[in-house]
Amino acid sequence: MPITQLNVQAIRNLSELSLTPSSSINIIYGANGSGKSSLLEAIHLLGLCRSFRTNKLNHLIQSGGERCTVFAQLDAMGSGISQPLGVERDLAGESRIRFAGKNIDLTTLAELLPIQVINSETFMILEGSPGVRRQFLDWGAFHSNPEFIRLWRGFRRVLKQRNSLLKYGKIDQRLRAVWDSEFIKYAEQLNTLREVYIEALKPEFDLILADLLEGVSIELGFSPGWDKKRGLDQVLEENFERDLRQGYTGAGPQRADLRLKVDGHIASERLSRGQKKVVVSALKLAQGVLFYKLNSRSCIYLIDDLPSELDRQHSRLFCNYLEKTASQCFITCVDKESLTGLWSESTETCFFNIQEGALSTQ
Ligand SMILES: Nc1ncnc2c1ncn2[C@@H]1O[C@H](COP(=O)(O)OP(=O)(O)OP(=O)(O)O)[C@@H](O)[C@H]1O
Repeated sequence: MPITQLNVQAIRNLSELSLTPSSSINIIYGANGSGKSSLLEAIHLLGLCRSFRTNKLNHLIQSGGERCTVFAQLDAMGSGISQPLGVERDLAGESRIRFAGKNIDLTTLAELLPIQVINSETFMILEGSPGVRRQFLDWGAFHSNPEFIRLWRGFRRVLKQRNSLLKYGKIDQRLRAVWDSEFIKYAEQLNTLREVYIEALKPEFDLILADLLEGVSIELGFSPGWDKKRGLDQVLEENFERDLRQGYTGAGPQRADLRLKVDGHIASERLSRGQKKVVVSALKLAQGVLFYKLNSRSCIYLIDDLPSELDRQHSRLFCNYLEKTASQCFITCVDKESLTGLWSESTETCFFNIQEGALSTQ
């Protein structure tokens, strides 16, 4: 699924940049502050129309500018035919996404260009709130079953409606029965897709982790967001008075979470920083491998500063797995040498040097 040509305009310190990447490994190297992460931000904007670092997208627009644009030629289905994809964002908050001459929405964009990010924020899968882990889980469920987005949207709509009735206390028996039955219908179907995805992900994760982290075994568990021993109808019934007091629904898929444990202990409290990096990287790699198996196409990896916190041996293993995902990868580092000699000879590897926001030609 490679980007065959990339043009970036007015993103952070990148005024105008154009590159022809390799379909596999692209290493972006340069000094601190040269613009390496900005290039990854540009590709992230292209695939998701948002930043991976900030909720305020205007920070991406170059100071003094009105808009930023990323334009690519994309061989979306790996057919050998590239089509144009462009994303533009202006200071007023307006976005425009066009693919093959037509405006497209965010869901179509996400399907076209599945992006995986590994950066310092990825630690949040272990250390952050359940919302971060749900996002990780739902990336996989979204890309593994076309029904997921319909169920997710349906569920969000019903949850919003139920919560607003709870908040204003306007919920008579008949109305409550209607919304609860809709809530349960969507919740159970959504939960099934998440469970199916996690079950498929586990063996991939176990395999990668066994290689990357010898002697440490991680148990990956899934909690649906309510006590499955009782039916969701019973849980909603028993929680109703509390939900009414709080003004929102306390149990359901909106509370789902992943549990990562080492010898029965919460992984984030047990592992060293380096081990955590390996574990979150293994989770992200497992998603890429599974994506490839399920869809017969690969995703794009954006990896910000790979060598930090990984020793040479772990970096080598990590790179071997990246090769197995058959993905197009954009990887940043400060020293070119730190990512040289880690790839198999058959892998096409391109190096790009960024200096002060421009590609160096030397
Ligand atoms: N909106 C903006 N307009 C112009 N320049 C910006 C904007 N936002 C950030 N910058 C600058 O862009 C430069 C490049 O930042 P970037 O994060 O891409 O660097 P980097 O090469 O990844 O550095 P490091 O190795 O330190 O992570 C920085 O000097 C930053 O201050």
